[in-house]
Amino acid sequence: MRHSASGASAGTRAGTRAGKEAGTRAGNPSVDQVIVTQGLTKRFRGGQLAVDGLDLAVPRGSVFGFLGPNGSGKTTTIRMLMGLIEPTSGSARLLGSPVPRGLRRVLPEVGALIEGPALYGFLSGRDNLRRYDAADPTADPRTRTARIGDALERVGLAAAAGKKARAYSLGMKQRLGLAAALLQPRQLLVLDEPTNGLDPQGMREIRSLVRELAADGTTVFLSSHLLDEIEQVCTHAAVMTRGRLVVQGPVAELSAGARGRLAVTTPDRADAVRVLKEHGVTDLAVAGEKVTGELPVPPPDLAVLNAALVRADVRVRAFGAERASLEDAFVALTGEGFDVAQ
Ligand SMILES: Nc1ncnc2c1ncn2[C@@H]1O[C@H](COP(=O)(O)OP(=O)(O)OP(=O)(O)O)[C@@H](O)[C@H]1O
Repeated sequence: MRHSASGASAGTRAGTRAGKEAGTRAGNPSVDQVIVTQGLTKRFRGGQLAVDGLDLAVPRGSVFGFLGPNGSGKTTTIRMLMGLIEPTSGSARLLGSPVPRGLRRVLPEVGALIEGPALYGFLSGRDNLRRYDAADPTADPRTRTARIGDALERVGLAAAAGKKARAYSLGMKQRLGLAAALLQPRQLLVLDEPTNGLDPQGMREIRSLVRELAADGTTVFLSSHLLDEIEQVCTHAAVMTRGRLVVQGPVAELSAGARGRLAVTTPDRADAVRVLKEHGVTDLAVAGEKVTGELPVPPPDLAVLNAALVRADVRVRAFGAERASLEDAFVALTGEGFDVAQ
């Protein structure tokens, strides 16, 4: 099911009182964590435990990647955060307000794109945005045209704004959904798999848009099953597997937690393996002229290791530690490969 909840539509139900409060900033800017969950759990009626005791903390100002293979519970978590489904147990706060009770107050500050935008194909991109904005009781109709123009500009759809949405590519639809989430200034953007189904160019465009929004001070929470996407754009990440949180923190720290592999290129493979073994390198593998292995903890001084190879008459063509990726961290933490099946 395709379902969207920009601040406009998700906030619609919440509307009346928030409408009266238009002009006041609902979210509390003093909170350091824009999303906090404690023991958040969802068991579906069929018995499926989709989210299991989730403790999440999303710092203000971060680009936070919510990472996990398909089916790991990301969408279910996001739907609970936006008040679209009820948790079975546990609690959550969005911009300092309890979910779902306090959502009415803070949803105008939250832009969301969940499972692709709900668009009318027979309306133009611009008219779809008009419809979204008109449904938002906190939106000022006097500034509507200007705000819609800005949002279209921002996502690169100004030139295509008059085209019917059904003629849009998937990437354009996704960008129009983002424009809908950007019709008002937001403290927080929640994007569920924003690059799903996009070609590499479309993915790059969304990533650079996310970076721009973050540079303007918006906290961005985005889910993805693509590790390298998270590494490229996120400052922080949380990793989910089978409904459970495996780890969360700054991306640089998560990757650093996994050890990189040492790689030596040499025609003298046997001698290289012997010397590396003597220096505590384990899990040695030889492929062509490349010898790789796991560095011990704490890692030795690489200059000393290189000198030892040279002393043993190993002719070194290339030498270096390969940087650990978030994928290495994931595999090290879960003992599983990362399933990237669509
Ligand atoms: N309405 C529902 N009723 C029963 N089970 C559900 C429902 N929605 C999701 N699930 C199950 O809960 C688990 C988590 O699904 P969820 O959609 O949250 O994962 P996800 O990480 O977002 O994956 P995807 O990227 O594929 O959407 C899956 O096993 C899914 O089949």
